[in-house]
Amino acid sequence: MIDIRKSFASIPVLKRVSFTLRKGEVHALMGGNGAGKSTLMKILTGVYSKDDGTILVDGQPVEIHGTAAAERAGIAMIFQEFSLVPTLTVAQNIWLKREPRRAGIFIDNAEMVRRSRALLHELGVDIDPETPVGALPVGYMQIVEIAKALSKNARILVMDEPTSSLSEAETEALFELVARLKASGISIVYISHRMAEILAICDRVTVMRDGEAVMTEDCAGLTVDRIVEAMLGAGNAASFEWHDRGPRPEAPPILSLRSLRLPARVNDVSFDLRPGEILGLAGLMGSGRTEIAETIFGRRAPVSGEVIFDGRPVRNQADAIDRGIALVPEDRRKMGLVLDHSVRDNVLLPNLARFTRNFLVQDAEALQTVTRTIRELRIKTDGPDKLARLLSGGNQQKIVLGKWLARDPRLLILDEPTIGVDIGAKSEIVATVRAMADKGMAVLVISSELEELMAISDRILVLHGGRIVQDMNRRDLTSEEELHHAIQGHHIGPSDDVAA
Ligand SMILES: Nc1ncnc2c1ncn2[C@@H]1O[C@H](COP(=O)(O)OP(=O)(O)OP(=O)(O)O)[C@@H](O)[C@H]1O
Repeated sequence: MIDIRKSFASIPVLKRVSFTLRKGEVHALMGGNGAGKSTLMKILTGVYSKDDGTILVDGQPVEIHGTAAAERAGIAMIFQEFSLVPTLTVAQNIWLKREPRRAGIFIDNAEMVRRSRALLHELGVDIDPETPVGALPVGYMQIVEIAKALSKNARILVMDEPTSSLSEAETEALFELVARLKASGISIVYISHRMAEILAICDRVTVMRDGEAVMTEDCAGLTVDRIVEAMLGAGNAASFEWHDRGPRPEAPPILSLRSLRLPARVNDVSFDLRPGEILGLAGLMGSGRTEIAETIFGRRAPVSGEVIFDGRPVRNQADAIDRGIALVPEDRRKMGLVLDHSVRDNVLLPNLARFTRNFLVQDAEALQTVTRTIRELRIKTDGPDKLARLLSGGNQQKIVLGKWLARDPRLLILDEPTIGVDIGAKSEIVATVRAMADKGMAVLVISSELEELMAISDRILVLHGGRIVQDMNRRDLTSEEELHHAIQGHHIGPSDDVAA
C-alpha cells in the first residue's frame, strides 16, 4: 500500500500511509487508539475506498472496490466471532453460498463435508465439520473463519485483535495455526495491543501514530520500550507499574458476598470489599467471574447466598445503580453504548439526574463533565457530538468507562477493562481508577491479563471450581508467574471446572 490517504468529513485519518507485507510474514500493525489501523485495513479489504494512493498485489496495481474485489485479490479479513451462522454446521458455514452441487442443482453435502474435513486437517485442527457452529467455543469460530478464507484461496489474512476473547489454550492453538499458515506462504497482518504476543509471533512491526506510519522494523531485537516510544512519541512514557497504596484505613466493608451460589459455575463464594480498596478477581475464562459481577450489579439472581451492599441486599439492577454501583461490562458494544448517539449523550446517559434541575438538563455543566471525560481518558474524537459508532474500538471502550466514572460511583466493577485499549490509555485508566479509590471508591476488577491485575490491585482473589481458593495481598506477590501458577495450579481438568 503506497501513500494511502483517507479523510472522513474532511478530517484526515490516514495521511499518506505506506505499508508493505511480504510473502509468508506475520506483520504486526500497532498504534494508539484511533491511530488509523482499522481504517487502513478496511481499505485493504474493500470496506472503505481510499481517497488517494496505490495498492499493489504481487507487484500489480489493483483497485479494491468492495469486499468481493478484495476476495478476488486474495485478501480476507478474519472476524472474531459474529460473522458465522450459529445454526449451520462448520461445513455449511465454510461453503455458504458457494456450496458444491451435484448436477449443478442439488447441494452435495457429502462433498462439502469431505472438502471441509481436508481443509481443517490441513490446518491441523480437530474440528468435526458437521458440528453446528453455535456449539463451538469462541476460539474455534475464528479457526472456522480462517478455513473459510483459505477455501476462497486467500493469501493475505487480516486479523484484528484475534486473541481478545480467547482463553489461554485457545490462544496457544491460534499461534500454532499462525505458524503453520506462515510456513505455507500465507501473509498475515496482525493488529493487537498486546506487546508480549506481538514479540512472540510476529516478524515485523509497523507502528502508526495519528494517521501516519512512523516505524517499520524487524521484531528480532525490538524492545517493548522502543515500540511504546514510537506509539506515543518521544518523551511520553507509559508506566503500567503497581505501587503500594499503603494500608487502607480500617472501615467496615461496603460489599459483602456471603456463600453465593449461582447456576452451573459458582458454588460458594464469600468475600468482603472495603471502601477505597481495589480488589482483583482472577480465574480461568469460564470460571464464573462475569456472572459474579452481574449478580452484584443486580442483573442476575443467586440460587442461594447474599450480596450485601452498604448494609442491605441489592434487589435488582435499578436498585444497584441508584445506590451507587457501576459495572463496566466486558462486551461494550452490546451492553455499554448507544452506538447511534453522540459521545456526549453516551457519557451523560447514566448521569442525567445529576445535571437536571426543574426538569431541565443544565447543558453547560453537563458539557463540562463530558469535556473533562474526553480529556482525562484521552478519548480521540473530533468533538462531543461525534456518533459513538464512528469512534475506534478502543475509544468506544473509554466512553463506557468514562460515563460510569463521571457518576462518581461508590462501587465500580470493571470486567476486562482494557481489552482493545492501547498502552497509553491503559496507564491512564489505571491512574484514574487509583485516584478515585484514594477518594474512597471501592473497585472490583476482573481481568484475564495478569499484568493488568498485578498493576492495579491491592488484593487478588483466585476463583476456581466455583470457590475462592486464594486471597492474596498484592504486596506479597513478587511475579506474574506466581499469580499464573496460583490460577493454573488449581486447574485439575475440564470436569473440575464446572461445579456439580
Ligand atoms: N466512518 C467513519 N467516520 C468518521 N470517522 C471515522 C470513521 N471511521 C473511523 N473514523 C475515525 O478515524 C480514526 C481512526 O480510527 P481507526 O478505527 O482506524 O483507529 P484504530 O487505530 O483502529 O484504533 P483502535 O486501536 O482503537 O481500534 C478515529 O479517530 C475514528 O474516529
